[in-house]
Amino acid sequence: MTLRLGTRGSALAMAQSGTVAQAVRDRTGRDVELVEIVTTGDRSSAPIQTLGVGVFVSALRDALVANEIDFAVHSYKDLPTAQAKGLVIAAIPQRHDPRDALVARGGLTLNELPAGARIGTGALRRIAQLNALGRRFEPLPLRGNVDTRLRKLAEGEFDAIVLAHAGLTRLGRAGEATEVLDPLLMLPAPAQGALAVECREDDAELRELLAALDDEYTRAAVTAERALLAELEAGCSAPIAALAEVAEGDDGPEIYLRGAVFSPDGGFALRLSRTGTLADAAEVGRALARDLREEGADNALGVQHDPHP
Ligand SMILES: NCc1[nH]cc(CCC(=O)O)c1CC(=O)O
Repeated sequence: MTLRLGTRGSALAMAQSGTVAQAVRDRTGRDVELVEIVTTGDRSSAPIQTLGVGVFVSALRDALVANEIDFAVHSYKDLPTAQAKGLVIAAIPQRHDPRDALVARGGLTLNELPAGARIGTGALRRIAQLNALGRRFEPLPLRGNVDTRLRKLAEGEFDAIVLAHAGLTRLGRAGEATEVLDPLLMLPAPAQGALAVECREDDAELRELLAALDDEYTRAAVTAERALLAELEAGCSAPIAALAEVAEGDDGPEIYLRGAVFSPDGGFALRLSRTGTLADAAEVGRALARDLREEGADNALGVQHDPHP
């Protein structure tokens, strides 16, 4: 039977789903058809922070639960930290580049942009890190599909924009990046650049097919990054960044996790790291979140402390 792959209709989502569909065809010989699903996030152009969590995801999950599609591909970083009931992330394919990219008019790099440069980005995490550079850049709100963002840059609304390098690459527009940003300057969002392939928990046959697409190192890295996010996320949409990398250590592969929290104005920036084994990925993430909290992350995250506990 033909497998139904639910996808958003944006060019980025179609590219991501197309790649996964082809990988499933190649590995299993099964037919895969794309079924377009419109999400709340696609319908609205309001700032993401005002729309709530899961705006790009809920409609796809509803279609999975209702058996209208068999599996779905999400940008992992768009997923709420809570796993949906009755569904499972059956595969996390290999992630190629988690970093952010700068696209600037005139081919400029971050270092070459003048003070006051207007930099388009809607993400608090990126705004805070731009501010933390102390270069008096002017971050301005920017939303929309990757193509829309690039068009607004070309039209002169901004001097530069910041967006995920993976998104540019998947649209065949990586050549337009004028700099791929070093994570020391711009630590990416947890799970940025990774895909989540989701299906029904009780669909054992499909789970087994999809498991062939899973990449062990990417899964460990994403697990650590997302565990950090979940542990810190005390009901806030605060600027949290995390990046885990896997390197060969003396006793096998090791995970190196960096995490950071910022106040929106960039005045408070806290960056810490931890290492551990792949099997401990989730605990590495939680432990780093606790470290961040001990060093004052709550100051940035706006957590209310009860003065009379
Ligand atoms: N929030 C929107 C979104 N979700 C996933 C990506 C890019 C691809 C990815 O990170 O996997 C983007 C655009 C961006 O951040 O520039």
